[in-house]
Amino acid sequence: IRDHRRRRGLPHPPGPRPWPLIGNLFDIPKESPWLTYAQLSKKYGDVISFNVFGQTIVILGSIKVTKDLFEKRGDTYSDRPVFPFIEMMDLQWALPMARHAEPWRLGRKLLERSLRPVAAAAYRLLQEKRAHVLLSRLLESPDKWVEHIELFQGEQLLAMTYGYEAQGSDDRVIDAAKKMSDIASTTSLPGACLVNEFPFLRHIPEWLPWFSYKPLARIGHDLGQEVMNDPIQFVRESILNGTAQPSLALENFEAAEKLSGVERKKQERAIAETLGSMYTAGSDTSVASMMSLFLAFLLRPDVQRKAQEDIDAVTGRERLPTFEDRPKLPFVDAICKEVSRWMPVAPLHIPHAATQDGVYEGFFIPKGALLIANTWAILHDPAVYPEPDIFKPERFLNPNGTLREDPTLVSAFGYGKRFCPGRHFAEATLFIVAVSVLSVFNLEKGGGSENRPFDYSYSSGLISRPNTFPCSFIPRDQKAIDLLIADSLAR
Ligand code: HEM
Repeated sequence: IRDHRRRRGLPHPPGPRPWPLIGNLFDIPKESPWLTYAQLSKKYGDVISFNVFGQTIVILGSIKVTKDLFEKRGDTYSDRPVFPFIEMMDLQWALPMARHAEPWRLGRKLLERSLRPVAAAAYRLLQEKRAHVLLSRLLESPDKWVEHIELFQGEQLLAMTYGYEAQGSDDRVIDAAKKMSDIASTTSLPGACLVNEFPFLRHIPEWLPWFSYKPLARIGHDLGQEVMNDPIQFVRESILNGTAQPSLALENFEAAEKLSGVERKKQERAIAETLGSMYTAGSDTSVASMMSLFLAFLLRPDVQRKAQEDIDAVTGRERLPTFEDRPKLPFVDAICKEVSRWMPVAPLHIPHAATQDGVYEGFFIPKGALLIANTWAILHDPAVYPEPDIFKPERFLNPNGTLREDPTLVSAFGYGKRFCPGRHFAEATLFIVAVSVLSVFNLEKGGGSENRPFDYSYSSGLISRPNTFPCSFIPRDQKAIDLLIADSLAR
């Protein structure tokens, strides 16, 4: 009755009929939910809703609706839901999970300032160097290509964030951050973790190990503290020793020195928490996009060849490519854009939450509702992107070969006030990896799959990445190897 009064007779957005008590529990798919939501949007419209044990979940299926709600009504729809499991791990300090409140605002401001295009450009040299090291590792042990790109991304993030030189794949900080990200990513979508639907499960004691979430939450909590505190401690010590390298941490600590008392303490806390989120936010996402890039090269060898021709024309095969070549390589940039569209890394972004009751196009959206844009469906709308399942970089080129800006594509990086602050860094990463790898290697279907139909599939967490597929990195010729050796000797 209370719900009916609040709604003033207005209906919730349409959707599958709920069961008593459990609501739409069984309508929330675990595997590739974006595909099911896209089907349901065709039936019910661009705004649909589910109810699971009284929790309203609203799915947005068009760019117009995301603009109306996340941009025009950003004050109401920029919060994050409280996931009981994330609370149990005490991970709300991480920026992507943080509520729409003061600590988030401080951290957001800090990151936007540090990662704006002109500031992020200071880290281009570091990205180039790391990409060239990646090439040497691919040459040495091509079978470990997934490990290599994970390490590449972890190393460059930690170097940019803290000036920290990771010690290979066994590095303690990388290991802790990776484990923490895995736990957070696999437990943060509706239906992914029972304790989120049944918060009372958080109270089940530990002596019921099969049912208790406490041991896993404690592991997540400890990993989170390690990820936040250890690298910051490293920076503080290196500032004292005079060995601190340029980094986001150094730059922000220096700026905080101008503050005093409580303000300075608050800012230093924001630095630790915000930078502690960088690995979680920036690692799996970029690794997933690099894996999709390589997958696309296997599926479209002609795209690979054309990009190589362009790169060779710019470098004359006398050197490895750099960021300075970027304006002359629009086709490679178009490939990177198509990767973001074709298989968006976060097909359902990170859910936003409503901070107050609202009405949209005659439908009632209650305070506390989860709002999820179906980014995958938006970027696979055949009216905007004909033959959306086919990888076609040409769609991002103008007839004269220049790059075509596409206002819809930015949804691959989220919406409104929660839009990804790492977008420019992420795009630069994908570009430098694409040009570096193609200048030295041909990518071919590996593992005996050369003459068989090539099957691939994607994982279903908050971050969706290709399940590992066989990919061979074959040096293009002796000249490519010589270039790489010359580069590593010069390093
Ligand atoms: C291909 C790579 C990446 C993709 C596709 C991506 C995409 C996204 C998406 C979809 C969101 C959620 C936006 C929303 O809720 O509306 C997000 C948030 C975020 N991203 Fe990225 N991201 C990438 C790389 C990065 C990198 C490299 C960094 C850091 C250097 C980063 C930092 C963040 C942060 C801190 C947030 C949380 C923002 C907030 O809640 O206010 N991301 N990203």
